[in-house]
Parts: sequence; structure tokens; C-alpha cells
Amino acid sequence: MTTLSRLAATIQARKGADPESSWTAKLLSKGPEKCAEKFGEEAVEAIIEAVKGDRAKLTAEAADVLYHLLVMLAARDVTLDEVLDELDRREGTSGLAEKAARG
Ligand SMILES: N=c1c2ncn([C@@H]3O[C@H](COP(=O)(O)OP(=O)(O)OP(=O)(O)O)[C@@H](O)[C@H]3O)c2ncn1[C@@H]1O[C@H](COP(=O)(O)O)[C@@H](O)[C@H]1O
Repeated sequence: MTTLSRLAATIQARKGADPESSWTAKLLSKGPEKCAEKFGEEAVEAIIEAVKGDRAKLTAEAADVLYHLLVMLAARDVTLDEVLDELDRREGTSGLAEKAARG
């Protein structure tokens, strides 16, 4: 199992858990909208560090982004495997070719 798939499994296991027992359970208990808002906040924090160019802070913020992305997906019952399948489907297709095909 990769780090990301282990984290996704942990997050999945937190669904329905006592909100007082874990940060993830607490966030999930607030609903998908709150999870999405939190993801947005973490993404903005990562953007700020990317613009500033601080590698260590960007690394930490990127970890927050990945965690909060997985929580947001779990809140809407989208699995990491579904996202990875979509990436697999795109593999080998140039981004430029895909954009051109869209017209
Ligand atoms: N990777 C993470 C992770 N990254 C960030 N966070 C938490 O996300 C929160 C977001 O930070 P903020 O500073 O934005 O939060 P805040 O200011 O306290 O929150 P607000 O009041 O602003 O909403 C922090 O409390 C972090 O601890 C995480 N919490 C959990 N995990 C993973 O999830 C697993 C399960 O955690 P629990 O659900 O807490 O058991 C852990 O073992 C980790 O592997």
C-alpha cells in the first residue's frame, strides 16, 4: 500500500466515528461543504508558499492539501482509486493533444 492509499483508508475508517475522537471524524461530521472549504484554504496556503518559493513550507502545505483533498473526496464518496483510474486513463495522452481535441 502506498502512503496515499493508507491515508485514504484511515480517512474512510473515520467516517461515522465519534467527532471528539479524531480531527478527520470532526471535519467529516461538518459535511462536504466544510470539507471543501477547508481544502480550498489549504490550497491557497500552498499557493502562497509556492509563490514565495520556500521549499520546506511548500512541502508541508502540499501534505495538508493532499490530506484535505482525500477528506473532501471521502465526504462525497469518491475513492482515491477512482481518481487514480482517471489519471491512468489519461496516461499517454498529451495534455496539448487533449486540449486540442476539446476544440
Ligand atoms: N495528514 C493529516 C493531517 N494534515 C493536517 N491535519 C490537521 O488538519 C488541521 C488543519 O490545520 P489548521 O491549522 O487549518 O486547522 P485549525 O486552524 O485548527 O482549524 P480551523 O479551526 O481553522 O478549522 C490540523 O488540525 C491538522 O492537525 C491532519 N490530520 C490528520 N492527518 C492524517 O490523518 C490521520 C488520522 O488523523 P485523526 O483523524 O486526527 O485521527 C493521521 O494519522 C494523519 O495521518
